[in-house]
Parts: sequence; structure tokens; C-alpha cells
Amino acid sequence: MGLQSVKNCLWLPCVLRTPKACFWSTAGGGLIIQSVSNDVYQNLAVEDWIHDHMDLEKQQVLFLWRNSPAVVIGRHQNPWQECNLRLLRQKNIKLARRRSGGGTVYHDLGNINLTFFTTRKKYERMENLKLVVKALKALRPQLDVHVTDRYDILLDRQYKISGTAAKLGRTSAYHHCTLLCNADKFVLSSVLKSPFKGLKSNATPSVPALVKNLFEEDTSLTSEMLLDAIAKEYAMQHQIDHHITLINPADETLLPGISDKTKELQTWEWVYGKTPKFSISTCLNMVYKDSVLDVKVNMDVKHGRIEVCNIDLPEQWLPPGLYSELVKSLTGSKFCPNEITALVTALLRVCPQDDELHSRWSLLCENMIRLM
Ligand SMILES: Nc1ncnc2c1ncn2[C@@H]1O[C@H](COP(=O)(O)OP(=O)(O)OP(=O)(O)O)[C@@H](O)[C@H]1O
Repeated sequence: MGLQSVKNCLWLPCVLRTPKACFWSTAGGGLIIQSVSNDVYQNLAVEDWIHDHMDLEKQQVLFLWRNSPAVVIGRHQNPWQECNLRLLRQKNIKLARRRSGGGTVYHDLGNINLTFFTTRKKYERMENLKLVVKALKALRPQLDVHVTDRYDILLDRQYKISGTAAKLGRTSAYHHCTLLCNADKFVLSSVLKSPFKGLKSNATPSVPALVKNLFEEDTSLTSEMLLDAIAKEYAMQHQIDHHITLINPADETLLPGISDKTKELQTWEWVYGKTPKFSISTCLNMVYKDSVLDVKVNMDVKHGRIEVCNIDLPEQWLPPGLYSELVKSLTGSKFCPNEITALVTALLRVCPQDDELHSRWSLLCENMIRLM
């Protein structure tokens, strides 16, 4: 079922009687929806869908969603610069690029996301954030929360509990913000640390901040209480019903074309390939036969692919033919461990059957892959 009313069953039958295609235009003035999915790509696709399809002149929308562990980078960011990609792979944490600008944030089920959709003319980030603060204060008047001029919400004057980003289309706009309730702060800080040194790019850098969870301040709070309070405040300000309607982002009858949008957000070309051009100038400290070899590596990476590659190996370390084969095949390939592994393994198969050479080759490849 694509639609369910969470709060008031009286409301449910009239929604269900309405053909799903008409659902979006039936509730006059405004709509509060919540995703039943915790998949970051599906939820970001819902944002795209509403932005592209809804007549926001007729009704504004508040979309509530939560994701299982994910790192979400801004539209113009560099994932290698912003997070620890190896750790994400090890911990099975998803990486997503959103369509809005801004910095990198960590999501898990202890983090709530709110998206405010309006026409471009009515887009007003500060009003939305004030609404969130008002809802929090209505719930717990003693909370010391305020909005900064960077559009963050701070708790106790110094701890960030909410980050903001926005997408402005020609006629429609949305503003989304996070709300840290009970997220894993240890994972948050460890995944948002890039091990990369020597990376140069014009990508938008994040602005790291001290963070705190709202539930650390008040252990009696729950996510449901917060969502409810925010929905109530939104409904009051927009003079609409405060019911939250659950939607399923996999429901093609409710959201025609949504699965294509979801798939696009999952592609390597979107997540990594949209990274602004960057260069790496680093040194691989390879331990070989009890001594450390410093191997300088310079690469230019465009659209996530290696454009220029230079590996400063000691003379005679690899046969010259093999070295040039390596550089040739690296050039143009994706800057990603799977592709590089496949490529060097293929080269290894054709290189001379020499144990010494094989172990040097493997060492170089392991170190190269560790970079990614
Ligand atoms: N879920 C989260 N909610 C609030 N803050 C977070 C969250 N995850 C990480 N942070 C903190 O926010 C920092 C990133 O903030 P930054 O201001 O760069 O991005 P933003 O808040 O998404 O958007 P913008 O750049 O538009 O303000 C992280 O380095 C971390 O300190």
C-alpha cells in the first residue's frame, strides 16, 4: 500500500478513495508526508519527484524521512575529500550525493530529515528553521536552541543539531535540514574524516562543527514526539490538517517514474562522476623487504576518472614496458578500487612469470587501491 494515514483513521478512507494519481492535488493548501523507507536513494528521489512534478503553488509539502546509515555529500563536493570511503565500504554505509549544495552530513535512524517544498517565490529557509525551533520549544521550553546566520540550529549555543541545504529550481524550491536526535556520534565523526593528504580541488568544502544529539539533553524525548511536534507547528502555520501521511517511495502508481530517479541517484556517474575536477599529489610509503620505499604519485581526476597519471617508481623496479602499460591502462579508468583491481589483475596475468616481479606489482597495486 502506498498511502497510509498515521494519525487519524477517519482521514484514511477519503485518501484511499481518491485515485492515487490525484492524491497530490486533493489535500488543499498543504500536505505532510513521511517516507516508510529508510533508503537514502529512494528518499532523495522522492524529493526530486515532488520538486519536478508537484504544483507547489496549489499546495506546499513537508516531507519527513530517516535513513539507515549514510553519508550525504553536497552537489558540488568531492567524496574522497569529505569522508573515509574505505571505512564506508567496511561498515556498509551508503554514500549519496544530493542535488542541493552545501556540506557533508551523516545520517542514521537517529537523525531526522525535514524537507520543506514551496514555490521558488515562497522559499524561506529562516522561517522553516524558526518553525522547527518553535516546535522544539513547544515540546521542551527549557531547550536552548537557536538558528544561526549560517542556517544551522545550535543547542546550548555551541553544538550543531541541524544542518541546512537547498535547491532552487525555476519555479519550485526545497529546503531540507537534518535534526540530530540520537545518531551515532562516534561513527559520524570517524566517517567524516578523510585520510587523503595532498588533494587539491575547487569542490565545496564542508564546515566541520561540534555536534550533539537532542536526546543527550533530554532523554525522555523520542523521534515520534519530535516529528509530531514539527507536523503540528507546520499544520498550524499553514492552516492545514496535521495528519502525517505515510508514502512508499517504491510506489510507481503514486510516484510515476520514481524508480528511474532512484536508480540515477545510485549510479557511480552521479555519486562519484559529478565530482569537480581534482588532483592528487601524494606519496605511497611502501614497505618492501624491510625497507620503506617512498613512491610519489600525481594524478588528475576528471568526472571521477583518471585523466593524467604519474607514478615515480625507482628505476628498474618494474620493467619499463610494464610501467607504461600500467600508466596507459590507468589513464581514463574510474578512480575506484574495483576498476583498478580488475585492471591491474588483468595486467598481472600478462606480465612475466617472475615471483619477485609479481610481489612488487602486488605491493604497488595494494597501495594504489588503498588511496581510493
Ligand atoms: N546529521 C547532521 N546534522 C547536523 N550536523 C551534522 C550532521 N552530520 C554531520 N554534521 C556536522 O555538520 C558538518 C558539515 O556542515 P556543513 O555546514 O558543511 O554542511 P551542511 O550543514 O549540510 O550544509 P551547509 O554547508 O549548506 O550549511 C559536519 O562536518 C559535522 O560536523
